[in-house]
Amino acid sequence: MGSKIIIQNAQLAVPNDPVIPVIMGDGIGPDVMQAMRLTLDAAVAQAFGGQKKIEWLEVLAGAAAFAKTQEWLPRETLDAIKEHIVAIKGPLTTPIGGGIRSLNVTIRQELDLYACVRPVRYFEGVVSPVKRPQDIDLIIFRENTEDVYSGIEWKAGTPEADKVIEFLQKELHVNIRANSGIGIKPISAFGTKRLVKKAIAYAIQNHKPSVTLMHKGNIMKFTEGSFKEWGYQAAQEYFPQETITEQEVADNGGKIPDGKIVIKDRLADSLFQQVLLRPTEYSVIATPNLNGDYISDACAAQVGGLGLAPGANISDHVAVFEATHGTAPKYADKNMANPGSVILSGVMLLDYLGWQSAGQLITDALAKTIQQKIVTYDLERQMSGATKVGTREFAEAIVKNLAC
Ligand SMILES: NC(=O)C1=CN([C@@H]2O[C@H](COP(=O)(O)OP(=O)(O)OC[C@H]3O[C@@H](n4cnc5c(N)ncnc54)[C@H](OP(=O)(O)O)[C@@H]3O)[C@@H](O)[C@H]2O)C=CC1
Ligand SMILES: O=C(O)CCC(=O)C(=O)O
Ligand SMILES: [Mg+2]
Repeated sequence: MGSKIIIQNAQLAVPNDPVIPVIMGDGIGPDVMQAMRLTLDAAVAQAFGGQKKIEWLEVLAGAAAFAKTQEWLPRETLDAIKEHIVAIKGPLTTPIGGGIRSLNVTIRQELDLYACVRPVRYFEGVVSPVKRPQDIDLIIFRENTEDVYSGIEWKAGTPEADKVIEFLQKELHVNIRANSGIGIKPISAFGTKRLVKKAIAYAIQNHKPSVTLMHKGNIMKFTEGSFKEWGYQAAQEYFPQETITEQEVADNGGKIPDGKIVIKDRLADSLFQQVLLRPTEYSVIATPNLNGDYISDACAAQVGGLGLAPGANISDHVAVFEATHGTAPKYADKNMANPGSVILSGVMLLDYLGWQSAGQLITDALAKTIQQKIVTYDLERQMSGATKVGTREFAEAIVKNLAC
């Protein structure tokens, strides 16, 4: 049963019993998604005294879909997500070097989920490879539909690759070695500006001090370099009153006018070391697709690993929540993986519905469970004196702590 979320006056109108499509996923997906559902159901029931309830609608993708329908990503799954507006998914396997294209990327592209939003925060008690993990409070806005990630590529030696090489040689006098694989890196003004607009809007709404444009524009001048230019233009066009550039701050004797958000940019390689050495200088990061993929796993490591790394893929309304990590195949069906990432993705989903009180209950209970040193294998192996529990038992411990 359940009722549909609808859009009214450009806002989500959320019933008390929204239907939320859920893809259980491959590998560790089913284990962590069951744990997520258990936790969200308990928190929603507690926060709203039984007045609200999520009605989960299982939809198929990946191996489960193929086994049943001979399709990896059935059209009905995409239609169900579009129709119900908010969904959550487990990770899906992508073969390397051939085979099907990434289903995860296909979902983002098909639904135009243009912003991949990945917050990185520290939970006290988690052992981290850095000295002051508590200084890290970042949120990555990764462009989610373009870049080399868009999957426009041809294998070396195919007629298509040879044709592109020949075209480039003949028409543009560019030499590429024979027998090269070819990939295309499209980055547009449209894609960049809507992403940066969302990142700055988030910074304004959440009182964040800065938005950093992360790019490799010294080398890839007309893709990542243009990302930087268009990013600054987006700030100027959409938020001229609310933002100031780092250069303007310098010209202003280093003073930041009250409430203004500083827009700055950093080369991608440099930013990887800056977030390690001076994390307090960074807050919201906006970046093209591939940089965003890399920096989100690297930042997750700084706060203890991929077990506590949530995320969301968001368009103007439709949103699909998912963890940053993948299917971790060696832990599939072992009740071992940390469900923390997808549970925190569920917290993002609850916030998106406007059910923040339920989300806050979960965040507090998760923090408490870690402080009690009840953790899954990934955190336990780094902590001393911790109790190692399975995926399901970790979720049960969180649920127990909801009540306290
Ligand atoms: N959005 C998606 O659906 C994504 C899908 N993928 C896909 O997933 C598959 C596997 O990719 P892979 O490179 O192994 O990356 P994964 O993120 O799946 O796993 C890499 C390692 O990270 C650690 N890890 C990941 N998730 C958890 C968790 N929940 N709890 C504890 N530790 C965790 C494990 O480390 P350790 O071994 O040290 O314990 C694991 O071996 C590939 O097919 C890839 O394409 C990848 C990323 C995103
Ligand atoms: O689609 C995949 O298999 C990998 C995607 C990924 O690593 C990511 O989106 O972070
Ligand atoms: Mg990734």
